[in-house]
Amino acid sequence: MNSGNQTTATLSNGRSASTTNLGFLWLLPAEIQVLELLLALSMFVTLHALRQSKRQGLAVWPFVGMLPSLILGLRHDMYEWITGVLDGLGGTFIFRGPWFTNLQCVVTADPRNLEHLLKTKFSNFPKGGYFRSTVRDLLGDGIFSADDEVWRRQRKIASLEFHSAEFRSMTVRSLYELVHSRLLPVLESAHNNRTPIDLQDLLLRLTFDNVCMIAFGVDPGCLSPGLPEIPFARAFEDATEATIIRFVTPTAIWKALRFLDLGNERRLKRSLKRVDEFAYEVIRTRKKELSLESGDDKKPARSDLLTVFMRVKDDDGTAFSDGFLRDVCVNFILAGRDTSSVALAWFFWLLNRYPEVEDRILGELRKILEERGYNGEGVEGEKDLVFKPEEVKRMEYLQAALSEALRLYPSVPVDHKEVVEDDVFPDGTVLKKGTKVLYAIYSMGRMESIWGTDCRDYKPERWLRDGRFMSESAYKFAAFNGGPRLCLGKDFAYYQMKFAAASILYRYHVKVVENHPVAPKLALTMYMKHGLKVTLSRRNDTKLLK
Ligand code: HEM
Repeated sequence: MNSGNQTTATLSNGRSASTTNLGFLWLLPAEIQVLELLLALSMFVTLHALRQSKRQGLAVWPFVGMLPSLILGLRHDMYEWITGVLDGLGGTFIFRGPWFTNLQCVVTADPRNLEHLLKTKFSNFPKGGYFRSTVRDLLGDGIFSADDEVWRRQRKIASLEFHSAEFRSMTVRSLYELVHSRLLPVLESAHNNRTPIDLQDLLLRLTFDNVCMIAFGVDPGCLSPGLPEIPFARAFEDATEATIIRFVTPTAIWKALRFLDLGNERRLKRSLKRVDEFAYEVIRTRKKELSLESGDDKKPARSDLLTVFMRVKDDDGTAFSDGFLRDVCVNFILAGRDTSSVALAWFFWLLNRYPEVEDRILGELRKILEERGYNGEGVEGEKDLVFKPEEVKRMEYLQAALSEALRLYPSVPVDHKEVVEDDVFPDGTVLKKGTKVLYAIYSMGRMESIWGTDCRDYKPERWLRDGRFMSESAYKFAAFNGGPRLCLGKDFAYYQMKFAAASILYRYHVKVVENHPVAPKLALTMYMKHGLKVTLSRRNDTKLLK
């Protein structure tokens, strides 16, 4: 039966199919005109989009802007996709999202722009209101989300603490405990049982326990025997993931879901409740402990951040509220929890691909240990060899190898700022008030214009001058951010990574399981999507002696 412009045919396989061939013959002249108009319009739109793509790097479609290209990029490796676009456009491009959304931003990988953004015009590029309102439920007024005076005050207090001798000895002590009493026994048991382990998971547990000791002065025990699931760690993980989902959800929608207590917002609310219960319990207990402390107490003074912030008083003698103390701790946990562990996971993966780098690290360890009387089988009188802080400091090649891993796989692959007043980047990009700026740290590590033609090679040597480690400009190597908001935990993170890496490499050769898929996960932190499955073989001591 014909219905208007359709004919029905029977296919040779007996099935019936609708066809539209010559269907336009049934159209009225007015309908043909509309069809012609639509055809012309779509040709115009396509040509316009293609012309724009020549000028702007990506096709710009009506209504949806560059979203189709973004979706295509998301289907493959998002970071490589951004790198390709930036490379083709000299280091900066403007992303135009769908109309009426907040997905418009400037993306840059140009070191001159980073210096302008992070240092020269620092006050014109805060984290901004959009970021703060999105993360507010999790981070409150903590250092990570705060700007201006609220940020400055926390930075000052925490900075004094991070550079104090007490803090250093606390971090050395806590890391020694975690590596020697927890991590190494787990590795030894995996070695004895010949079972593959997820090294990334173990390292994440290590740094979570470590940063909780620094922030709260409490050890949650994620790396305890049996690798238990710790409710606080689980709740923290869930709350972070649910907060990140807000960034890819239109603001009105997540706010509506929050109001209705549905979906992702329900999950966020529940996990936050558990995070808060834990935090407020620690705060209550610590307050009690401190109030019972007498001045002549022989116990060493606590130097965790919670205690330090509890002791601070305003000019009028007012202490910080419990809510603010909770924000301080949660922010430090977020800042220091996964960054070093994912960097270490990429580092161990790179060592598998570049065994000559592992050999050079072992050579460096051997040299350092020989000064302690290392004889090829160990150091006399030291059954469980522990690297001393001054030895860790002298591991210059290891520091270069870790920096090189961070250059190629920065723990924070993309970071962002917001423009307060109209401005212009040194490369000429015009920035309107309220624009969001993303700086693509991952892409910067892969720019020939910054690192030369061998930018994609893993070459720790590029960090050495006469055998000594030389750091790079923070605007070229932005893995730790730069300017006044330079990562506060940078020195500690290097110590932590060097101590853990040296302690493992001295004892084991870490081999990535064959065909284990390795790819970055799309998240605020550069996790390995499938973890890092490895097997361990005990180090043949002669290898260290080579
Ligand atoms: C390899 C390890 C690490 C890397 C690559 C790293 C990287 C970064 C980056 C990129 C930022 C800037 C984030 C932003 O403002 O959006 C940052 C900030 C920060 N980091 Fe780290 N981080 C590491 C380890 C740590 C550790 C272990 C701690 C603490 C124990 C820490 C504490 C902080 C703090 C407090 C800030 C905020 C500074 C401010 O806004 O003034 N980081 N870090």
